[in-house]
Amino acid sequence: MIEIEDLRHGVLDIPSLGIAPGLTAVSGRNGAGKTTLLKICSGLLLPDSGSVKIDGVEPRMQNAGYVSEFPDRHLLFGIVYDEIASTLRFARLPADEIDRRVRQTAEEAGIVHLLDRECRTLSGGEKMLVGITAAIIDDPVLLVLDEPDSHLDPVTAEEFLAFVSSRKIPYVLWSSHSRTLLSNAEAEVRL
Ligand SMILES: Nc1ncnc2c1ncn2[C@@H]1O[C@H](COP(=O)(O)OP(=O)(O)OP(=O)(O)O)[C@@H](O)[C@H]1O
Repeated sequence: MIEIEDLRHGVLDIPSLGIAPGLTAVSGRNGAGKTTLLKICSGLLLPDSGSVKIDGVEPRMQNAGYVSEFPDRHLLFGIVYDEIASTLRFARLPADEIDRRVRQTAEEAGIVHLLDRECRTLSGGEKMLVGITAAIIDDPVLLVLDEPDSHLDPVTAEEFLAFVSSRKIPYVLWSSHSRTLLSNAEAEVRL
Protein backbone atom coordinates (compact mmCIF):
# COMPACT_ATOMS: atom_id res chain seq x y z
CA MET A 1 0.00 0.00 0.00
CA ILE A 2 0.90 3.64 -0.42
CA GLU A 3 -0.02 5.12 2.95
CA ILE A 4 -0.49 8.85 3.37
CA GLU A 5 -0.95 10.23 6.89
CA ASP A 6 -1.61 13.81 8.05
CA LEU A 7 -0.17 15.21 4.82
CA ARG A 8 -0.06 19.00 4.65
CA HIS A 9 1.72 20.89 1.90
CA GLY A 10 0.44 24.04 0.21
CA VAL A 11 -3.13 23.38 -0.88
CA LEU A 12 -2.94 19.73 0.20
CA ASP A 13 -4.49 18.61 3.46
CA ILE A 14 -4.97 14.83 3.49
CA PRO A 15 -5.62 13.33 6.95
CA SER A 16 -5.37 9.69 5.83
CA LEU A 17 -5.33 7.96 2.45
CA GLY A 18 -4.38 4.47 1.33
CA ILE A 19 -3.64 3.69 -2.31
CA ALA A 20 -3.76 0.02 -3.24
CA PRO A 21 -1.47 -1.53 -5.87
CA GLY A 22 -2.66 -1.04 -9.45
CA LEU A 23 -3.54 1.88 -11.70
CA THR A 24 -4.78 4.90 -9.76
CA ALA A 25 -5.86 8.14 -11.33
CA VAL A 26 -5.57 11.50 -9.58
CA SER A 27 -8.17 14.04 -10.63
CA GLY A 28 -9.22 17.53 -9.58
CA ARG A 29 -9.61 21.06 -10.84
CA ASN A 30 -6.72 23.26 -11.93
CA GLY A 31 -4.64 24.12 -8.86
CA ALA A 32 -6.20 21.36 -6.71
CA GLY A 33 -2.74 19.96 -5.95
CA LYS A 34 -2.42 16.98 -8.31
CA THR A 35 1.17 17.73 -9.36
CA THR A 36 2.10 18.51 -5.76
CA LEU A 37 0.73 15.16 -4.54
CA LEU A 38 2.41 13.25 -7.37
CA LYS A 39 5.78 14.89 -6.67
CA ILE A 40 5.50 14.06 -2.97
CA CYS A 41 4.55 10.43 -3.73
CA SER A 42 7.54 10.04 -6.04
CA GLY A 43 9.98 11.58 -3.55
CA LEU A 44 10.76 14.71 -5.60
CA LEU A 45 9.19 16.94 -2.97
CA LEU A 46 9.29 16.57 0.81
CA PRO A 47 5.99 17.49 2.48
CA ASP A 48 5.83 20.33 5.02
CA SER A 49 4.32 17.81 7.44
CA GLY A 50 2.94 14.29 7.50
CA SER A 51 4.23 11.17 5.84
CA VAL A 52 4.00 9.05 2.72
CA LYS A 53 5.19 5.45 2.70
CA ILE A 54 5.31 3.05 -0.23
CA ASP A 55 5.18 -0.48 1.16
CA GLY A 56 6.48 0.96 4.43
CA VAL A 57 9.39 2.84 2.84
CA GLU A 58 9.83 6.59 2.16
CA PRO A 59 9.38 7.47 -1.54
CA ARG A 60 12.92 8.80 -1.98
CA MET A 61 14.30 5.46 -0.77
CA GLN A 62 12.20 3.57 -3.34
CA ASN A 63 12.68 3.12 -7.08
CA ALA A 64 10.06 5.62 -8.23
CA GLY A 65 9.82 7.04 -11.76
CA TYR A 66 8.27 10.47 -12.36
CA VAL A 67 7.37 11.87 -15.76
CA SER A 68 6.44 15.54 -15.80
CA GLU A 69 3.65 17.01 -17.90
CA PHE A 70 6.37 19.10 -19.56
CA PRO A 71 8.44 16.51 -21.45
CA ASP A 72 11.20 18.99 -22.35
CA ARG A 73 12.14 19.17 -18.68
CA HIS A 74 12.99 15.51 -18.22
CA LEU A 75 15.01 14.64 -21.32
CA LEU A 76 18.68 15.00 -20.40
CA PHE A 77 20.49 13.34 -23.30
CA GLY A 78 20.89 14.29 -26.96
CA ILE A 79 19.81 11.01 -28.56
CA VAL A 80 16.66 9.02 -27.67
CA TYR A 81 18.60 5.73 -27.28
CA ASP A 82 20.91 7.34 -24.68
CA GLU A 83 17.96 8.84 -22.80
CA ILE A 84 16.26 5.44 -22.46
CA ALA A 85 19.54 3.64 -21.66
CA SER A 86 20.64 6.17 -19.04
CA THR A 87 18.99 4.59 -15.97
CA LEU A 88 20.48 1.19 -16.80
CA ARG A 89 23.89 2.77 -17.45
CA PHE A 90 23.75 4.51 -14.06
CA ALA A 91 22.99 1.06 -12.58
CA ARG A 92 26.16 -0.20 -14.33
CA LEU A 93 24.48 -3.05 -16.21
CA PRO A 94 26.57 -4.75 -18.95
CA ALA A 95 26.37 -2.98 -22.33
CA ASP A 96 24.82 -5.94 -24.18
CA GLU A 97 22.13 -6.33 -21.49
CA ILE A 98 21.39 -2.59 -21.73
CA ASP A 99 21.12 -2.79 -25.53
CA ARG A 100 18.76 -5.78 -25.34
CA ARG A 101 16.48 -4.09 -22.80
CA VAL A 102 16.43 -0.72 -24.59
CA ARG A 103 15.43 -2.32 -27.90
CA GLN A 104 12.88 -4.68 -26.32
CA THR A 105 11.23 -1.93 -24.24
CA ALA A 106 11.19 0.50 -27.18
CA GLU A 107 9.58 -2.25 -29.30
CA GLU A 108 6.86 -2.81 -26.68
CA ALA A 109 6.33 0.96 -26.40
CA GLY A 110 6.08 1.33 -30.18
CA ILE A 111 8.93 3.83 -30.41
CA VAL A 112 11.73 1.79 -32.04
CA HIS A 113 11.66 4.20 -34.98
CA LEU A 114 12.65 7.04 -32.63
CA LEU A 115 15.75 5.42 -31.06
CA ASP A 116 18.30 7.22 -33.26
CA ARG A 117 16.51 10.57 -33.28
CA GLU A 118 17.76 13.72 -31.55
CA CYS A 119 15.49 14.42 -28.56
CA ARG A 120 15.25 18.12 -29.41
CA THR A 121 13.65 17.33 -32.77
CA LEU A 122 10.81 15.20 -31.32
CA SER A 123 7.22 16.35 -31.11
CA GLY A 124 5.69 16.98 -27.68
CA GLY A 125 3.90 13.62 -27.74
CA GLU A 126 7.04 11.78 -28.88
CA LYS A 127 9.01 13.38 -26.04
CA MET A 128 6.37 12.20 -23.59
CA LEU A 129 6.55 8.62 -24.93
CA VAL A 130 10.35 8.62 -24.69
CA GLY A 131 10.21 10.01 -21.13
CA ILE A 132 7.72 7.36 -20.03
CA THR A 133 9.78 4.58 -21.66
CA ALA A 134 12.93 5.84 -19.90
CA ALA A 135 11.08 5.88 -16.57
CA ILE A 136 9.71 2.37 -17.08
CA ILE A 137 12.80 0.51 -18.28
CA ASP A 138 14.24 0.03 -14.79
CA ASP A 139 11.00 -1.58 -13.48
CA PRO A 140 10.13 1.02 -10.83
CA VAL A 141 7.97 0.17 -7.81
CA LEU A 142 5.98 3.33 -8.52
CA LEU A 143 5.49 5.07 -11.85
CA VAL A 144 4.03 8.57 -11.73
CA LEU A 145 2.70 10.20 -14.88
CA ASP A 146 1.62 13.83 -14.60
CA GLU A 147 -1.02 14.51 -17.27
CA PRO A 148 0.51 12.08 -19.81
CA ASP A 149 -2.38 12.79 -22.19
CA SER A 150 -1.61 16.51 -22.34
CA HIS A 151 0.62 15.83 -25.37
CA LEU A 152 -0.83 12.53 -26.62
CA ASP A 153 -3.69 11.98 -29.03
CA PRO A 154 -6.51 9.90 -27.47
CA VAL A 155 -5.63 6.69 -29.36
CA THR A 156 -1.91 6.87 -28.49
CA ALA A 157 -2.76 7.71 -24.85
CA GLU A 158 -4.92 4.58 -24.52
CA GLU A 159 -2.36 2.38 -26.33
CA PHE A 160 0.37 3.67 -24.06
CA LEU A 161 -1.62 3.05 -20.91
CA ALA A 162 -2.12 -0.54 -22.11
CA PHE A 163 1.67 -0.80 -22.49
CA VAL A 164 2.18 0.65 -19.00
CA SER A 165 -0.33 -1.88 -17.59
CA SER A 166 1.47 -4.76 -19.33
CA ARG A 167 4.70 -3.94 -17.45
CA LYS A 168 3.20 -5.07 -14.13
CA ILE A 169 4.53 -2.08 -12.21
CA PRO A 170 3.20 -2.43 -8.63
CA TYR A 171 1.88 1.16 -8.40
CA VAL A 172 1.00 3.51 -11.26
CA LEU A 173 -0.36 6.96 -10.41
CA TRP A 174 -1.37 9.38 -13.11
CA SER A 175 -3.22 12.66 -13.22
CA SER A 176 -5.52 13.66 -16.01
CA HIS A 177 -8.43 15.90 -16.91
CA SER A 178 -9.68 13.36 -19.47
CA ARG A 179 -12.73 11.38 -18.32
CA THR A 180 -11.89 8.69 -20.91
CA LEU A 181 -8.41 8.22 -19.51
CA LEU A 182 -9.64 8.38 -15.91
CA SER A 183 -12.11 5.59 -16.70
CA ASN A 184 -9.14 3.27 -17.40
CA ALA A 185 -8.05 3.50 -13.77
CA GLU A 186 -8.79 0.86 -11.14
CA ALA A 187 -9.14 3.58 -8.49
CA GLU A 188 -9.39 7.35 -8.43
CA VAL A 189 -8.18 9.93 -5.92
CA ARG A 190 -10.22 13.12 -6.29
CA LEU A 191 -8.65 16.29 -4.89
N1 LIG B 1 6.60 25.93 -5.82
C1 LIG B 1 5.43 26.50 -5.54
N2 LIG B 1 5.37 27.60 -4.78
C2 LIG B 1 4.17 28.18 -4.48
N3 LIG B 1 2.99 27.69 -4.88
C3 LIG B 1 3.01 26.57 -5.63
C4 LIG B 1 4.22 25.92 -6.01
N4 LIG B 1 3.89 24.84 -6.77
C5 LIG B 1 2.57 24.85 -6.86
N5 LIG B 1 2.03 25.88 -6.18
C6 LIG B 1 0.60 26.18 -6.05
O1 LIG B 1 -0.04 25.06 -5.46
C7 LIG B 1 -1.33 24.88 -6.04
C8 LIG B 1 -1.44 23.44 -6.59
O2 LIG B 1 -0.56 23.32 -7.72
P1 LIG B 1 -0.47 21.97 -8.54
O3 LIG B 1 0.48 22.21 -9.67
O4 LIG B 1 -0.17 20.86 -7.61
O5 LIG B 1 -1.98 21.84 -9.07
P2 LIG B 1 -2.61 20.87 -10.17
O6 LIG B 1 -3.82 20.25 -9.57
O7 LIG B 1 -1.57 19.93 -10.70
O8 LIG B 1 -3.03 21.92 -11.29
P3 LIG B 1 -3.23 21.81 -12.90
O9 LIG B 1 -4.41 20.91 -13.16
O10 LIG B 1 -3.51 23.24 -13.27
O11 LIG B 1 -1.94 21.30 -13.49
C9 LIG B 1 -1.48 25.94 -7.11
O12 LIG B 1 -2.26 26.99 -6.59
C10 LIG B 1 -0.06 26.40 -7.39
O13 LIG B 1 -0.05 27.74 -7.79
